[in-house]
Amino acid sequence: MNQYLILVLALFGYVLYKCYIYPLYLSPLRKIPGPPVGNFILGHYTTFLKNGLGDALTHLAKQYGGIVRYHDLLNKPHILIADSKLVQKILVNHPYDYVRSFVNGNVAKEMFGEGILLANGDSHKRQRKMMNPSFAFVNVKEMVPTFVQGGHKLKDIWMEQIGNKKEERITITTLIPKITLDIIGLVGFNYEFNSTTSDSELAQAYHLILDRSPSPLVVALFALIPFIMNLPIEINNRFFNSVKIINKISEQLVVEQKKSPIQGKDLLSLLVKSNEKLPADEQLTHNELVSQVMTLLIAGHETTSTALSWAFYFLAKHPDTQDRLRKELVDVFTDRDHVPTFDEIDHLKYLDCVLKETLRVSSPVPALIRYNLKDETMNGYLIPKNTPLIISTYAVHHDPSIWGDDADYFNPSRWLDSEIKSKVSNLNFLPFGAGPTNCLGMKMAQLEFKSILSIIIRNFEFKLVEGFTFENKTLVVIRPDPGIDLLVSKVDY
Ligand code: HEM
Repeated sequence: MNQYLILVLALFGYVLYKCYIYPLYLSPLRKIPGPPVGNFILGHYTTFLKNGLGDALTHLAKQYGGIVRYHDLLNKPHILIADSKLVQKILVNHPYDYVRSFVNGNVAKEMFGEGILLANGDSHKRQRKMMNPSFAFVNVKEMVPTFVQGGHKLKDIWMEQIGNKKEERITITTLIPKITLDIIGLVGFNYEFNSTTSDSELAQAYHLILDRSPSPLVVALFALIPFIMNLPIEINNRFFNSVKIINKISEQLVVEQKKSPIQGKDLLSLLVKSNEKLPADEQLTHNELVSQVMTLLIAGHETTSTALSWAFYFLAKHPDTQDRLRKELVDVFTDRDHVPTFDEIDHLKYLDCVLKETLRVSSPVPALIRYNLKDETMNGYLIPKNTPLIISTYAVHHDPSIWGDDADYFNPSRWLDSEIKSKVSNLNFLPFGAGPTNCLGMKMAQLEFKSILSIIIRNFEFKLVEGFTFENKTLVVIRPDPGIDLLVSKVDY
């Protein structure tokens, strides 16, 4: 037989075995409940593309329970976890038995390098122990004036945009990410992005990275065939050039901090200075410090701006809720240019409910990906080592057994309900993850969100634009695509 034919047949046999025979007839994972076989090539991926990752995972959990098997590209079995006990086991009790992963590990490696987001085991423990104090509440409280300044900047620009008109249609998702980028620049590295006026070199490079592939399918293809990343094509060249620029600037920032005799209040300065005081074996290496710049930039910017955008959208959709929040704010922020303090923001109860409900209904990070380091049993099912485990925070947040029959609806008042309060724990409300790998910037994100939202809702009223629609696009965070347009008018009292 022609040797090429043998080669083609062998390849076909291998693909048939990997994509069909093994996952569907031999893998122990096939015993776990899940949907019937999907597309031969795309598995159930088409559903994720159509419905968005969060909703698709929630639908599966509602149909099949807290542990569900589904098939990703080329029918690779993935396990969806939406059971609080399993969440506890993976994230809290045995976090270092599971390796953290991202949809595209190679892209993540280029971006986060040796930073904490990709660290595992002892390296993660060391980095976390070293970084924790810099994110302490006393330091985060000092950032409030910068958050408030960002809120007022957004207010002033929208005021000017509306001018004397009764209302203006504004794409709110254009400016919010710029404001949060400016904020993380200042509180993170004492770096002026000034992105509402002109893009700095770092801002341009950063945008090129984030916008490198708006299509989740392209991201998945890159993940499936890592070799594509080595091809000298436009999308790759732009990506690598941007990473190079960011690394160069990150390096400069770290070197400047190391040379500086004074301790600044920004996170990088706190990290560099406290690092110097530690014994050598507890310190972050130079490369780890440099990688934290990009890590904090990405972890701290996209997530917060997306959460804020969703909050404005939900409040526009629910005018009564918006009025109730504004009433709470006007009582404290008596004039339009009021500069709120930490204590004032911290005491606003309904604002806190709106924050929590936004993060519950539209959890910016809808799923956390882990791989188990050893074979194990979960809820009676054998899970061979190296199985992709998709912990869906989104599905847990929409579970009617915890949140009631209106789990899918935005209702901040539920957070005042004592029955709900008694059911909620860090295992079923996990927008910031849980356990030792949970979000380092949680307090910071909460305060930033509250500072900006409170200033803006005090000063503007938001309404939906009739007929305007958008889709939920998930790369790491759930982004509204192409953005959110709202009708915005000034509050004249
Ligand atoms: C609403 C805003 C935010 C959300 C929803 C969010 C969510 C998360 C989640 C879910 C994780 C855990 C990932 C995992 O376990 O795999 C995480 C980790 C992390 N986040 Fe955030 N985050 C937000 C804002 C921020 C901010 C403002 C910063 C800091 C500037 C930040 C820095 C980090 C870091 C450094 C980690 C890694 C922690 C570790 O590995 O120990 N995040 N975040």
